[in-house]
Amino acid sequence: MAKMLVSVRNVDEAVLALHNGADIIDLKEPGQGALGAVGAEMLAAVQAEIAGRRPVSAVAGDLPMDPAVITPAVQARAAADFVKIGFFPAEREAWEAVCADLAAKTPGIAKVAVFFGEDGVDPDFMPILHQAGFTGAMLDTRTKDGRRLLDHMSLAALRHFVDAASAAGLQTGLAGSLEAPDVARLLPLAPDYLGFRGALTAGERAGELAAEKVKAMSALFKPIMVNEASQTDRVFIRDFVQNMEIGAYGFERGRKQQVRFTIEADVLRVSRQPESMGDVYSYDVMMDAVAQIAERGHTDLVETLAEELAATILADSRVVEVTVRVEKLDLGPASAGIEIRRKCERL
Ligand SMILES: O=C[C@H](O)COP(=O)(O)O
Repeated sequence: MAKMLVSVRNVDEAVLALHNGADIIDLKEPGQGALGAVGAEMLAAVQAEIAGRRPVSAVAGDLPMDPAVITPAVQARAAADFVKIGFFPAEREAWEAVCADLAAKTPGIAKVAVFFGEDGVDPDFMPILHQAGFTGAMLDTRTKDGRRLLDHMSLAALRHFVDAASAAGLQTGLAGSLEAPDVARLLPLAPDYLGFRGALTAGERAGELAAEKVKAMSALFKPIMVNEASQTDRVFIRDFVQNMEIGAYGFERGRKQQVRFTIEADVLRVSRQPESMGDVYSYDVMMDAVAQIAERGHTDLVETLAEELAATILADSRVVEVTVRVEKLDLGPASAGIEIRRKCERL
């Protein structure tokens, strides 16, 4: 189960985060950029107060990719359970020099590399991080201009990052102006944690952390309790048209054609007074499933797409039955396709 990382700027916020569901306390100064650092004294004070009840991370700062700058900043934060180091735009050689220096001079400090959605991330760099002694890699945003991580990178690209980092033996995290509806979309990628700041404050990202917002976000990470005898509601997306590579004929290869998707899911009702994202099944998850299938490349059969989509939707324990219709629109005088209905096997 993914954990919730909450960025805090001082002892009071650390305590608030602890008592309202944070799994990881992440120390930074949000008024000083994406990875604005706080001093070693504040880190010591937060560690003393949290007293091992949660891991405490600290950021090294918004720093140039220079080992002579980054290594001392990491060493100064050795009291953290892990130190987050931003990999800001630079030549690959500079990144590798930072890794080599940290490997040589900070062997006892757990380190997490932070990449940024604005720049994308090279999954081939993950094994290099692991060799250099990093324990984790995460994606965040660096501009904090209101755009969310998913505005910069597709779910398929995020999945690729999570899979590559996990395969390299790294813990994975995703962050970047995430909001409550993002949680249901990102949890299926199986990151080790999701990180938040802006969505948990009363106003601006640099404003004060709000207890009720931390608590509400943390509720989205808990398994949803539904009574299997409860009634179902129908959640749907209709007529979602995607350009994609599809078809078993030779002439259908190497080109895209329009495919129309309709998905209707019967979902066990969590509440008759839905108030938060935790009370609902998100139709975003359906649209994401279609978009990811379209992005991965050629598929011969609409039947394959329909079965895969049905299985993806039924993977959520609240879904008891799903109907998936897949139609090719560019074949000629008619649309052609398939509609399947699948039930959850545990019922
Ligand atoms: O490490 C996580 C970040 O502090 C997330 O901040 P944000 O949600 O404001 O982008």
